[in-house]
Amino acid sequence: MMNSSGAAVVARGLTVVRGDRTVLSGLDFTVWPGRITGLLGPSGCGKSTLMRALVGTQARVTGTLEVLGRPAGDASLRSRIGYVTQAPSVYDDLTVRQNLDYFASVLLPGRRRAEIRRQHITRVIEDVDLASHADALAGRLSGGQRSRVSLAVALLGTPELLVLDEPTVGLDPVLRRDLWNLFHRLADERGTTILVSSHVMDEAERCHRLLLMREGELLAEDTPDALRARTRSETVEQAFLHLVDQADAAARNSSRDAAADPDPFQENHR
Ligand SMILES: Nc1ncnc2c1ncn2[C@@H]1O[C@H](COP(=O)(O)OP(=O)(O)OP(=O)(O)O)[C@@H](O)[C@H]1O
Repeated sequence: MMNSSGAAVVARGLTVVRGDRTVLSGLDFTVWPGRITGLLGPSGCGKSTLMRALVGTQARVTGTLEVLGRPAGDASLRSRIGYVTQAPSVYDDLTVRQNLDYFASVLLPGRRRAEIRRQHITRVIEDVDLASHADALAGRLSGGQRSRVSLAVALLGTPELLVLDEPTVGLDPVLRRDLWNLFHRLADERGTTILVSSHVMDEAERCHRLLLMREGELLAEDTPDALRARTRSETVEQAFLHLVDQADAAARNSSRDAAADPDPFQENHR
């Protein structure tokens, strides 16, 4: 079930305060179903905070945030969203298969569903290409392998929306390519909506759509092609830098205008 406009996620005026700082300020954006949307921006710009708001784990969220036709955080969304954080959430003292078995029995409890659980586990192990490590202890895996176990856990429930926080950090180029191929297969063949964050701009080129962020604000929302064309850039990285310069120049101009045009009310009372 989507929003009445057909969107998977709609944000209007999305604002988040953490501690004494506003880390997301008034974001408006849309995520379209069955597409891969890249959330790109430098470290600390608010990507994880946006994802946490979307999956309903972030406090002090204001504005409108609708996910799969429901308000973000609604209990009915829990089984429909797969969320992979930056820190792999796996039990080190269990094997890959035992980890998946444990999470599958939480999602699909009951002895009668043992066969369905087994099928789902086999599917996700193949999805993330860990068949040869299925019986290895998670604690003995490399960082990249552990994060793929986390991804496999998120895929167990065949989620409609997959929210992935920097899933390719620390992976070698071959694994990165394989993971991006998997994301495209999930979107193309299963219609999964994917929101994936990264601060590596070359990954932007692999997304259908992009949300470019900087310091808690949205610089642009578009396809990679449209962004390159609009900024006359060859790469999304150059387009991003162009948009940053443009935003800085606009901010300088508005502060210069404000200095040249003092508040008339203040003037009258001097
Ligand atoms: N608990 C907190 N209290 C106050 N500020 C916080 C808290 N957690 C994060 N922040 C700030 O919120 C901002 C956004 O952080 P967030 O983790 O969302 O950024 P990010 O873009 O995901 O960064 P990275 O790419 O490094 O993961 C940062 O400036 C961070 O310092």
